[in-house]
Parts: sequence; structure tokens; C-alpha cells
Amino acid sequence: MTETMILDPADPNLVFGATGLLQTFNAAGVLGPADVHAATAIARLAGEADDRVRLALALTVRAVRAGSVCIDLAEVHTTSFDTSEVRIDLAGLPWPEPAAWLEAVRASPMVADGHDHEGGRPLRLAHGLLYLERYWLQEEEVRTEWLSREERNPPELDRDRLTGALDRLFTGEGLPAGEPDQQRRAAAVAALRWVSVIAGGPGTGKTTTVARVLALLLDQPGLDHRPGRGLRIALAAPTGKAAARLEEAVREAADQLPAADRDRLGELSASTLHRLLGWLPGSRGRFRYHRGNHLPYDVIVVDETSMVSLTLMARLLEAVRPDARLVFVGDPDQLSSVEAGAVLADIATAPGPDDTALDRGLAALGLDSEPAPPHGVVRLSHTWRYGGAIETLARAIRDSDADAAIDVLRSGAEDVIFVESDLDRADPAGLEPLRERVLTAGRTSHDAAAAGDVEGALRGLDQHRLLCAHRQGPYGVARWGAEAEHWLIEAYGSWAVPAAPGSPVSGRDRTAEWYPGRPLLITANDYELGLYNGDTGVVVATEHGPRAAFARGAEPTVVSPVRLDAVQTVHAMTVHRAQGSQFGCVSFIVPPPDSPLLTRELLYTAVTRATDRVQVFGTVDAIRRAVLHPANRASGLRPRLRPASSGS
Ligand SMILES: Nc1ncnc2c1ncn2[C@@H]1O[C@H](COP(=O)(O)OP(=O)(O)OP(=O)(O)O)[C@@H](O)[C@H]1O
Repeated sequence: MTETMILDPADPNLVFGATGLLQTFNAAGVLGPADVHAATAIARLAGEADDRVRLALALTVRAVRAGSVCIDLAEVHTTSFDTSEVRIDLAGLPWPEPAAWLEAVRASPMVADGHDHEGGRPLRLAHGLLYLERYWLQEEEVRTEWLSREERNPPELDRDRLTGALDRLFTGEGLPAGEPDQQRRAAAVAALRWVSVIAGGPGTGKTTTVARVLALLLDQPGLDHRPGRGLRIALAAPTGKAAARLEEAVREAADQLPAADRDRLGELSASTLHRLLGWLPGSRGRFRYHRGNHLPYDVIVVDETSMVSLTLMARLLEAVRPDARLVFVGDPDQLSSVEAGAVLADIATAPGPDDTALDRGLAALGLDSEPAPPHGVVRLSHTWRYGGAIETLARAIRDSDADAAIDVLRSGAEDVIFVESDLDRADPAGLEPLRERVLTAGRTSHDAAAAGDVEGALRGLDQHRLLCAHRQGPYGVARWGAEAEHWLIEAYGSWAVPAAPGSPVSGRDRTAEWYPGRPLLITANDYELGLYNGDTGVVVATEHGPRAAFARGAEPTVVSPVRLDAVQTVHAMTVHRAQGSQFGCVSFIVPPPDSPLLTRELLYTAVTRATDRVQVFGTVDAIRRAVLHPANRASGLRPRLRPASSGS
């Protein structure tokens, strides 16, 4: 929901009847109606009359909506909750004095005070942070499940076989002289631990490494090596699109393995995490597999882990047998999940105790040139897919080097275009590269779709994607999607629109609405169809009438439009929604420098969605601001990823 500062009696964001601090913070746009209502109702039930405690509760609810797991009462007055598209002046608000506020919260009957306090209260104050109890429990679950896997005796392995397989599968060929083979190291760590992370940016060979890790494990003696028997392997990702990409990429990587390894691997398919966990209709977050009914797999690989929320990670970890290997794959520098948590980034940056078992294991494999990485996280840094200006730009953003990022943007490189333009205007200058890409990709997709070519239409769809940070306003999806649609109509005429301009909705020609090449966005999960919020597809003309096609590994999902409940036309989308996908060309509308959404992770994620060309539209000030401002998601996981005895 967009927050606003405007005090308008008809404003749906204002809660009439709110009192005290809740009213003030609601009127200022810090708290939304959901936060105020939740805090009022819970405080009433708990008999809590202290205004400051009600405010703390409402802010905790607000923080979760903005992606944080908890709040720090001493810091919250400086927090810009980053779902807001408008910056709110926090300094002018009547923030309670922090020490007294903390004491009031600590004494409240709504608050369980301390790590070990019994549960059953709505809030928990632990390690200086205030949580909704539900998120505290999930964070504890992730922490303890992760640590219990670290503390178990390492998996038993035949070291000689492992060394032989590492030598066969990781030759280091193609790496610059002297550069250590981090893929080999990541594979060894994945084999030697119950839980590990293969981290890296696009094209660093994460999936290639996954295929080889699986080959290493299948090479171990004592297993029935027939595909589908012996070692039971699951591949999963948070979205349908990401699962489809994982399946395809593992298949391609497997094709490059020596024949015997390839045969042992067989055909692997990937699913969404929801499907893996056994989504139950109408169960509101309960899954078929859980602590009391573990998943049957021996190895579970999860791709695009940056998109996994705290809640989903907690459900996954409890559902996985303690003696199953978990390999997480992802890019910790990307935006975090839409829902609360930044689990991958937390784990990838958490300090850890010395891992002596892993040190010994790596030494036995001759991989002891560096100490064992904390928490089994190995970062791949060599890029194999492309080395052009996109990579240089991504690296500069990740390294927080604003001057270097601006140099690349202005370098005139073929694959990085920077249009320095004031997008706040009605008719901004320099949009020609954007218009050209919109028209070319639209044409390709339409022509293939009109000819009934599903694959071609889907390929056209991925040729170009227009990304924004905001939904509304001069920098938002609504404006830029309409702009793109306008260009398409102007260039190609009526096929590019759902109905003739100006025609009343009731008089709409239903077939015209499903015109070939119409780009679609799914806006709610549909587990029956296996389509998920954020999936994109395209309408294709078939002999049976128009059909909606979605990329799904080897076989696209093709469904009748009447079966789609939550779908809209997508000419532009948010960067968040584009996570887990890549496109030939990406055009990114950079928000203004004062946008709370403008973070390093946002810019990095937008830029790295492109494989061949990125077009950035905005100002140098906004780029500089983004590069220098990392996202700020509060969570207690990073500092607490160590045994409780060493840090409560
Ligand atoms: N060690 C290697 N030697 C040669 N080529 C490699 C190596 N590792 C990866 N590649 C090649 O680099 C490309 C990217 O690899 P891969 O798809 O595994 O990367 P990724 O990190 O999974 O990428 P993304 O995150 O974009 O999906 C592939 O074409 C792959 O064949």
C-alpha cells in the first residue's frame, strides 16, 4: 500500500477513531490501517493501555509488512520502511524517549521479555529487538535447525572416491592463472556438510556446480545408482519460473559431464518450494511435509534462495530430515524476499565459529589454502557467461563504488546504455532506446503468438523487460506500462490492446481481450494450475482459440484464459517481481534519489536481470544514492547464528 502524508478525510489510509500516538503516526503515513487496527485490537485484548506500547506493537506489524522481522526501539525513529514510495519526515514525530519506551514495553503484559521467557504473548523482546511472537518463533526455528545441522557429525564419505571425482569434474580449466577454483571448493563443502550455500552472481557457475555436486554424491559407493533409485534428489526454487530455469540449467550442465556421471544423474525435474512441501488446499500456510512427516529426499537443492522468506525457510528446514543434505544456491547481493526476512543475506554474512570438522575435511582433500568458510557459504566470483560492461557495472554496485558504476554507465559501452533524463516530466527526453526495444520485442512475441508458435512467443517475451521500483507515480509501473502500451498501439494498431480505445468495458470483444502476444502477469498463486504470483506468460493463438502460455522447463504450461483468475497485462513490472528471471535486454526506470525504495540491492537486481544489454533511465544522483545505500532489513538471525550458549 502506498503511504501518503496528505491529510485528506476521504483518504482510505487514515483510520478514523484511532487515538493518541497511533493516530499521529497513522496521519503521518508511518502506520497503515492494518497496523493501527491490529495494534488496537491486540492491545485491547491484552488490557494494555500504554500508548507507547501500542505504538511499538503497531510499528512491529508495520516492519513485517516492509520485510523486517523485528524492530530495534532505539533505532526505529531512523527507519524508512522501504515499501513506502514516498519519503516520510520521521524527525518531526513525537517518538517516545527510547530508554523509557523500552522499559514500558518490557513491563507490558503483551510482551514476553527475554529469549527464554515462556510464549503465548503477542510480542517478544529478545536480544534488544522486538518481534511479533510468530516471527520470533520462525527465526528461532531457522537458527536452531541450521545450527543443529552444523553440529551433527559430518556425513560419511569415501574420501578417495571423492578426491577422484573432484579431480575428474573440477579441472580448473579456463580459470585465469593463479585464481583458485571456488567451484571445486564449494562442491567439496557441499559434500562435507549437511547444509551449505553456493553463493554468486549471475553466470558464476552456480548451477554448473550443483550438477557436479550431485555427480560427486552419486559417485559415492554404497548407493544404488539407477536414476530414480538410490540417492533421492529434489531440486526446488521459490517461483515456477525459477524452478523451470533451474531444471533447464541443470540439464544443460549435466550434458557437459563425463558420460558415466551424466548417466548416473539421469533426468531431474525441479518444482516450486510450495509444491515440494506439499501445498494443502485451504490450509493457510500448512504443508503436507513438516517436522512430524519429513520429506523423503536425501539431497535437496534450493535455487534463488534470496527470494525465500523467513516463514518459508522455517517450514522447509523443519520438513527436511536432519540427515538429508541441503544445498542452498543464490545471490546474497540481490533484493530479499517480498515477505519478511533476508535469510540468505543474513547467513552469507553471519560470522561463525571455527568449523574444525570442515577444516579437517578440506585439508584431507588438499583444499586447505584458506580457512573453512563460516556456515558452509562459498562465494563464486569468476563470471563465465559474459564479461562485458554489465558485469563491471554489477561488480561496482556490489562493491559500493558509485564512481566506478557511473563511469561504466557513461562509458558508451554497447551493452550498457545510460539515459540521463528527468523522468518526472510528461515527455522525458531520450526514451528512443526504450521505445525501440518495446516495439521489437512486442512484434516478435506477437508474430510468433499469432502463428501459434508457443516457444517463439515465450522467447519474444523474454527479449526485453521494462522494470520499475515504484508501482505508482511518475516512476511507476502504472505509468510506464501505459506508455509502452501506447507505443505498441501507435506502431501496430489494435492487436496491442484489449479493446478499441474508448470502448466501454461491457461492450468489450472478449476475443480481442486475448489478442496474440498479450503479455500476462499472474498476480496470485494458483496451485492447481501450478502458476504463481509473478509468473509471466503470453497469449498464443491456437486452433482451439486463444491460450495463455507460461515457460515451464521442457514443457510450457498452456491453459485456456477462462481458467486464469488473477491475471493482468504486463508491459512493465517491479524489480521484485523480476527476481528469478533474466531477459535479453532490461530497461530500468530508476526512482528519484529520495525514494525509500532506492537501494543498492534494487539497482544490482535490476542490472543483473539482463543477459545482453541493460538500459538505465534516471539521474546520476539517484545512481549514486542507490549504490551507497544498502537495504536495511532488521533481523536477529545474522548476529545470532551461533549456539545460544555463546551469545544470548
Ligand atoms: N568451470 C566452468 N568452466 C567452463 N564454463 C563454465 C564453468 N562454470 C560455468 N560455466 C559456464 O558458464 C555459464 C553460466 O553457468 P551457470 O548457468 O552454471 O551459472 P549460474 O551462476 O547458475 O548462472 P545464473 O545465476 O545466471 O543462472 C554456462 O554456460 C556454463 O556452461
